[in-house]
Amino acid sequence: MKPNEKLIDATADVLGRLLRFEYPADGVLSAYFREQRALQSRDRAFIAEHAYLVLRRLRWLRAIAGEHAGARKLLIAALARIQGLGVKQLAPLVSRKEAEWLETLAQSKADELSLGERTDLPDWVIERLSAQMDEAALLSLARALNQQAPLDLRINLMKTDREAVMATLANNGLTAEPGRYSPWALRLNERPSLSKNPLYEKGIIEVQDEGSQLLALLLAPRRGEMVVDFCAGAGGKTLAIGAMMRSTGRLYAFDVSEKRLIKMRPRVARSGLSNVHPVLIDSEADTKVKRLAGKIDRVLVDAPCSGLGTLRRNPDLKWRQTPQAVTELVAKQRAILAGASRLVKAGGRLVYATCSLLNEENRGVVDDFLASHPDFVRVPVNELLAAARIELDTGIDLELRPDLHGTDGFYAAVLERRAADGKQEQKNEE
Ligand SMILES: C[S@@+](CC[C@H](N)C(=O)[O-])C[C@H]1O[C@@H](n2cnc3c(N)ncnc32)[C@H](O)[C@@H]1O
Repeated sequence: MKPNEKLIDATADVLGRLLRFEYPADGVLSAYFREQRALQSRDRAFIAEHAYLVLRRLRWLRAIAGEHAGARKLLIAALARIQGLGVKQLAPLVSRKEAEWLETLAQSKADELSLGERTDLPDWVIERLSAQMDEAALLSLARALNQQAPLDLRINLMKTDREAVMATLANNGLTAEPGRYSPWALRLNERPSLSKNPLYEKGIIEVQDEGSQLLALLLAPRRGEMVVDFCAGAGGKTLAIGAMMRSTGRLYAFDVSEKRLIKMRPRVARSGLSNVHPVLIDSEADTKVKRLAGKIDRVLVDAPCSGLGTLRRNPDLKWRQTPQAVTELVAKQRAILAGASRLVKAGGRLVYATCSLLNEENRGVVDDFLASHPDFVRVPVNELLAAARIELDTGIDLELRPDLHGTDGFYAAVLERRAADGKQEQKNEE
């Protein structure tokens, strides 16, 4: 879609609000669109796409446009230098002064830019990622994090199968490919709004990144079991777990946020699941948690985290997160994992997961937990995936990256509580 003056003004306006970084970008955009009801859906798509483009490439844009360039200048620079709009195309949309300024934009050369400017990441993130990977891997990861995420669906196998959904989508003019790893995943080749689509309204499809689906697969819940989704939020993973249990057994969905648990309700209703029991807890030490100690077959801890693996969807996070916040998150993650582990019965499974890329939130938390909980052992994720015939090997833990796997960045470790006789449970995956 070609920009016009009105769209540039509107995008610059909302970008000005986003660049204050006071609230999450998706909330700011939704509030803006609620205010501006006259905007057509194509206009909204343009505004969202271009505001996010500037958020993704902010550090590089500031390097070429000047540290103090405001929202409008950053947007015009993005249109010219990232989208490749020529001076002729932009001239009717910008003032003469702005057109002259565009001509003077620094012709930056890659080797003159810092790693932070090339990757569009803050220094503190680069410092941490550089300790985990070489520069080529970091550049490849950063490039992928700066792309728009694809639209992945999870098919509710309680209601239908993947081929039937592909056929229905095709009848609606939408093409999709089966996911690379998850047996329930479809990746759409377009990004339509699905909220009014009958497949969505009937709970046949849910929007869920393929990486997120794999976390439910690693938990591998079975029919009739007692399962806890400890940080269930609005139920993204709960729904996948409940379907794997074929709506049998008991699936407790714990969270400290009532707002998120309330959002889960219509999703559960659409899905047709009758085994989900949302439970509001005040913390991981809540008495409702204590009452279930040692009784649960499988526990998923999808811990609150920095979210740096989801920068494709939430590019503002990289500018809003801080090293101090990560330190606080790590303390919380440790406490939640230790609290949740008490639920697991002998021989039961505990999966710790995040959508962070930082070792300190991932294997750091798990290694510390194992060091102080000798009754738990790590189960190699690559062996579990091979047994489930999923062609994916990231080693002993799951470590997904957008550049390598096409998913958001996810981490998961699978732990098992030693059986009462001290042996590890016989692995008998479905
Ligand atoms: C990564 S999100 C979960 C996303 C969710 N599992 C999904 O798939 O949509 C982390 C969740 O942990 C919750 N949380 C934070 N502290 C918690 C605690 N102490 N006990 C349980 N949940 C907690 C947050 O409210 C948030 O919903």
